[in-house]
Amino acid sequence: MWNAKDLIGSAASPDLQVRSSFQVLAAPLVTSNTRLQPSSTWANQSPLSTSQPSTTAPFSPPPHRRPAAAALATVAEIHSAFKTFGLFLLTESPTPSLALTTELSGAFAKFYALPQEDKRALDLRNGGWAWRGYMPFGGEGTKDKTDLKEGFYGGPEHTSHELGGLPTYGLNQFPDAQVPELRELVLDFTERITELGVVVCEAMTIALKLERGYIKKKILDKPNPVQLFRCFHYIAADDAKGGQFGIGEHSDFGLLTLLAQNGPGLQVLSPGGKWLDVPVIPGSFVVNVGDILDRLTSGLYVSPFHRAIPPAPGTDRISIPFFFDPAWNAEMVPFPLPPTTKSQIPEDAEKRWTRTTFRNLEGVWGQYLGVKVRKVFPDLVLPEFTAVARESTLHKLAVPQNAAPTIRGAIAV
Ligand SMILES: O=C(O)CCC(=O)C(=O)O
Ligand SMILES: [Fe+2]
Repeated sequence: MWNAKDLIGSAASPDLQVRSSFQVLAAPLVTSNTRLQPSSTWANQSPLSTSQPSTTAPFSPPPHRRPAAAALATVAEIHSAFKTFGLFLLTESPTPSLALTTELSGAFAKFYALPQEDKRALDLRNGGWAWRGYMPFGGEGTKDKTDLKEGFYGGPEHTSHELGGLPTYGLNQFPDAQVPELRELVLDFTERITELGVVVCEAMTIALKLERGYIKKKILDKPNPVQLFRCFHYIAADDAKGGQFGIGEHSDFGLLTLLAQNGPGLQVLSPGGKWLDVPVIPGSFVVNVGDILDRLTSGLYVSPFHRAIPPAPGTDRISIPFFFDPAWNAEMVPFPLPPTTKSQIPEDAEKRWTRTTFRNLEGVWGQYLGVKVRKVFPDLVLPEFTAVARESTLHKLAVPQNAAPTIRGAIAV
């Protein structure tokens, strides 16, 4: 194990927003310790700044504008973790703070303890394509097996948004009467974890040697990343049944997943083919690559298979995965990796993709996400929609709508 000090630059520089130290625990999982000070919205920050000085001085930038060696070491560790396990554990992240995550998890424990009828009043079915609300036990499964979990789906409150009416954009269903604190906690957490997602993207931009700001500009900014908040509640398995999972083996669909958890259960398939327990460290976030990031990096970053085993008898578990996805209108074209990065891509990378729901890398992200949402809402008609993914087996809930939907907003094809 080693510790490095500050991730970036000196405190004297006002535009350096990330300071971090990084820790590598014993293989296989990389643990990093960041001290982040992101700006208040995801859109205007450039946290892992490699900015050049404003003058065109022919010599290297002044020290406070140069990424510190420790910063580059961190970036290299993230790069290496994503190329192998496709996953690392970020510890002591100040955003979202440990206090916020703990409060949120406590509020969800209250929510899940509510009578079934209170939870069912917030059923996902009522929320339409905003895809927000309560997902009851039995609502999801993996490969024909029902997952042992119930869940809450949410996201930023889109009271008015240019993509309003498109799937995943809309209003939440919160248990305001019974757990009034949950609303603010979810919304606050969603904002903070999005900031963390942006930080990881900035780190990846440097790691992949892409042009500065490339991922933010091409993938996140059209008009903003799709932000899918989830909280799952897992219960112990019924011994008699056997072979049950909290969530079965799968890879994630999107760009990055950032997950908090209050107990053991999550396992990742190692490059050597072994299921490994992902450690539970309070205040930490599991960060993993999703299928589309695997494709965008031409297979350099691995979207890992993972699963959650049910908690021990007499216990339960809460996890809070956040799916940080490309923007709805972001075009899915492979990152223009320079030769030194490209040369790191393993020859057999493409083999992984036959197991995902993707067919080709084409179109915009909304065309992939639309397929996923359409599985839940079979009557969904998306304008000029050409599906570019196969349907996944994950979603068991089908929510027929009565009337043919009208959707505002265009999908650029
Ligand atoms: O809850 C967990 O530990 C894993 C959740 C997960 O993998 C997912 O929702 O995709
Ligand atoms: Fe997952």
